[in-house]
Amino acid sequence: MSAFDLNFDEFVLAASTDSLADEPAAREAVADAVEFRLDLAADPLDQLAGYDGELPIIATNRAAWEGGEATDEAGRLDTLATAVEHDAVAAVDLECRALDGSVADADTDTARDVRASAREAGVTVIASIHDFESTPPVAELTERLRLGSEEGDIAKLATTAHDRGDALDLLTATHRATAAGRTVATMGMGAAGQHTRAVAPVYGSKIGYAPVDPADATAPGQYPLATLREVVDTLTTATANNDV
Ligand SMILES: O=C1C[C@@](O)(C(=O)O)C[C@@H](O)[C@@H]1O
Repeated sequence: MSAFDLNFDEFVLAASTDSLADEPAAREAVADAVEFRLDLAADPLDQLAGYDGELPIIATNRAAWEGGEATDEAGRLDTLATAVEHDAVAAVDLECRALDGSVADADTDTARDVRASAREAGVTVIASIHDFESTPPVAELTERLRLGSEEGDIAKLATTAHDRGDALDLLTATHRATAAGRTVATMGMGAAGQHTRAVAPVYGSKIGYAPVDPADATAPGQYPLATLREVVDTLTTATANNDV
């Protein structure tokens, strides 16, 4: 067992950042992990090589075709392959559509190789799914979480919520997937989805993302790190105490 292990049976609060120099501030705001956005970072592999922080790292190198900044598909996967060798990297984010081959811009064989290397190194694989337009109906959300669970150890689903009905649908899908024994992480993007970031953990969502500095949010509607920590801890403890 490494000092950098993450236990996704419990909720993990990740501080999203493009700079590992943010680690002390993330730790102070009581994050459990740093989500290092390699696609947004300057010299990401040098930063990783020089990392002397205490928090485990979730390595994300988001493809441009999935809303990120990484435009060179082969290069971004190579970088991820190097990242998963690093001791501090406890989890790697791979787009579900890269793994299942459903998008032409992805290099599916290489993405699967990265997944295999990650597993060999004991690194958890997060299969992520983003919808920057909408929140589909519950049945579709549930199906996406099922597919994500087939591709990764954790299925992560971020959708854009336009109203409270969308938020409720996302929470319902989270509840159903968790009840079916899947490990999932869900969050609604945008103003109407914001509260799901606080509430989804009550329904089983295992990862929350928040910026160290609110000015550097990596998605619309993220709460500041310390706020999300406090709200999630309060809500999940209250629910557990009421034994529901
Ligand atoms: O996929 C996700 C979730 C996210 O998009 C969010 O909505 O908080 C933030 C990203 O940094 C992360 O990689």
